[in-house]
Amino acid sequence: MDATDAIPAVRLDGVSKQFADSYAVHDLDLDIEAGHFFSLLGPSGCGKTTSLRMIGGFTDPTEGSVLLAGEDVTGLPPNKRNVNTVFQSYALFDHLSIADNIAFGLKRKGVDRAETHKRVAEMLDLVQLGGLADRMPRTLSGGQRQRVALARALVNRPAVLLLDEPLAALDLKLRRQMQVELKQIQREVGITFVFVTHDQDEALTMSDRIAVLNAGRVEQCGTPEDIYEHPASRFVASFMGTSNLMTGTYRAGEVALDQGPALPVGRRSGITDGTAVSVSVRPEKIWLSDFEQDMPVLSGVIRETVYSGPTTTYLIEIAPGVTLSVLEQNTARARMEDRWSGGETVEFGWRPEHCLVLA
Ligand SMILES: Nc1ncnc2c1ncn2[C@@H]1O[C@H](COP(=O)(O)OP(=O)(O)OP(=O)(O)O)[C@@H](O)[C@H]1O
Repeated sequence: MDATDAIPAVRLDGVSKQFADSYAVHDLDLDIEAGHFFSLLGPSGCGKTTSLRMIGGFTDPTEGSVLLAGEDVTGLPPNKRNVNTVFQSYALFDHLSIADNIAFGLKRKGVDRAETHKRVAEMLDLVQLGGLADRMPRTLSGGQRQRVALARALVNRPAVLLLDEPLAALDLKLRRQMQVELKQIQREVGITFVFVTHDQDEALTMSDRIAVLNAGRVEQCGTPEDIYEHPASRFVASFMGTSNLMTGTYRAGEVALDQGPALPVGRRSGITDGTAVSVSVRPEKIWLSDFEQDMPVLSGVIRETVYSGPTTTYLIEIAPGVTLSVLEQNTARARMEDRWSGGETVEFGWRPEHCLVLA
């Protein structure tokens, strides 16, 4: 069997969930490959949690089927599915030690003492809590509690682990650290992770594939690079970070903005002259100096300079009321006095192929 006809770990086949008169999830088709770190990404209310709950069996779909490893599990309760869930709230047992929290599921299944002991020790190692087996949950930090919750979910060796915004309660620094660790753990155990988040950076950093949801539907499904570099819709382009999204008319390798100059975008096959388009160029793809030969160069006026440590963001007005956000690494103008300030006229350019043009 080649990869294209391997049985997906999770398949949602025409799945919908209707609450009263509205759909939380609408006609969702999704295949999640075994062993992948897969993220469901989208703004609040787009249906991420509902989708996850339908995979876990906590919510039944109103239409469609849920398949795990090719088997239709629609209607089966959570404990009859080879799936485990980690919630944001950790939900540890406060009266049990860390080791007993992790062992809980194994004991219920009747796994013998020696095997339980061995598997709990393995899990403690995996999540780097080896020395804390006998501690009580209330004595742990947020990050450590989250690791216990993860160990407790993984010790049963589920085929699929569902994670609902598990890092949301952590502060930014710990969150970044846990993102890297969680991805390492996923690789090590090789279990399929389905991860819910509204944080674009988090999804880009951790995932093998991402499904971007909007109002209960999949807008785009692909690798982080696909989603960021080649967004399939205005929604995805603007949801995935700052995108300088503008509208205009395409003609012969340029987009004449509705309000503003003509922007060089390169020849586009498949878009005919006179088509109304959305055009976007990411802030980090815009150059402010060292232009390449033949790079078309425009000019504008700096309206704002925002310093944020490693980078500086400039807001450049290119026509009355039309501004572009431009991101520069602070290697380019290392000294503060070399940076542009408000009111200065600057030149900028980009490689036309870095422009996204959506008909
Ligand atoms: N039990 C319910 N009864 C009625 N409506 C619900 C119920 N659960 C979810 N919804 C609605 O379904 C939609 C999708 O909710 P869901 O929780 O799946 O979104 P989400 O993307 O996970 O959002 P968030 O990031 O805010 O958790 C929302 O409009 C929500 O109000």
